[in-house]
Amino acid sequence: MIIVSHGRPLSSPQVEICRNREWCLMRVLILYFSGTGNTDYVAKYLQRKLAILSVDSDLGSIENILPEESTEFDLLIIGFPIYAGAPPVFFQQYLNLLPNVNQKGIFVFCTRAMFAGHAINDVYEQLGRKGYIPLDYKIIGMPGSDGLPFVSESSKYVQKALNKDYSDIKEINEFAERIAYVIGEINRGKTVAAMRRRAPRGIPLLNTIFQLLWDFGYKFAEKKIKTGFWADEKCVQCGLCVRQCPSKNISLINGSVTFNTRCYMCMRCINQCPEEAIQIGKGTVNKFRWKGPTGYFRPESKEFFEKKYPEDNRPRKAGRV
Ligand SMILES: Cc1cc2nc3c(=O)[nH]c(=O)nc-3n(C[C@H](O)[C@H](O)[C@H](O)COP(=O)(O)O)c2cc1C
Repeated sequence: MIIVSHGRPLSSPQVEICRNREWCLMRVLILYFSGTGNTDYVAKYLQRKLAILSVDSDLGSIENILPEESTEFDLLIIGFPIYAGAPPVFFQQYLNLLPNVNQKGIFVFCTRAMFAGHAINDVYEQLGRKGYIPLDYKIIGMPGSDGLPFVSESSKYVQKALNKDYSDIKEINEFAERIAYVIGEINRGKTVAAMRRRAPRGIPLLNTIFQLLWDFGYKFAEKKIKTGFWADEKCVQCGLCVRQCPSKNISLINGSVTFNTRCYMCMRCINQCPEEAIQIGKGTVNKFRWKGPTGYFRPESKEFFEKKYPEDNRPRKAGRV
């Protein structure tokens, strides 16, 4: 395997070897967070598409990969869901913990329901300050994890989410092709800096007005959601929500599920509960639960990362500074 180290082009003999082979490899990491399965689906789809294009990659959630572990890779592909027109705060905090680098390439993607605001630019700027070079991005439309548990299964909104064809997503195919092309160019001798691609800012004033209105709406919703969780009588205390909560916000105390004040609002617990016992206020009772595009999203379990990191609880660091 040929490693292109930190974006430095290969030496001429190496380039020759590459020309004679179909492809040469950089160590690529797809690093993402997914609350309810959309971003997880996109990340895995992207990985499969890249593999078809001869780009091998590793894939991991920020819940399992320590920020400093990213230094083992030559190129990062970062993915996150949009919360309130922005990258989730805990995701931004995680990005802040990534070590500084010298001109390492990053691709960025996000999944959103309607409005992604300045999220891509924000991540570009944040990582640009750490020495990363933005190479390209993609915004991918997906069902809204914030709205789905509040509507009934028969609603148009849910039916649209259930009947969408997730097997062939044009935006991800294009993104994979672009990533493969850029890696090919770097392998052929271009510098990472030469492949930089900026994200358009849109119409700044319109975006800002929209973002202000959006923020206002979300401030209201945030309070309702964060303080609204409870488990109804269907709860069998299986503890799945406790194990899967990325912010360790849920505990089982004296046989009853208790929600603390550290909620990330990722909506994982309410959608994953096998008994559909978790509610937000009364608005989610007998309503739909979303398990991602495959219908069986399960984030990697605590057992998985305890096996991976037996000596300590390092993954718990993800998202909390
Ligand atoms: C708290 C919260 C806020 C959200 N805010 C937005 C938003 O501002 N704009 C948008 O288009 N989608 C928004 N969404 C929808 C998600 O971005 C979208 O469904 C995403 O694909 C979820 O990804 P996941 O399943 O990987 O968590 C929000 C979802 C949540 C849970």
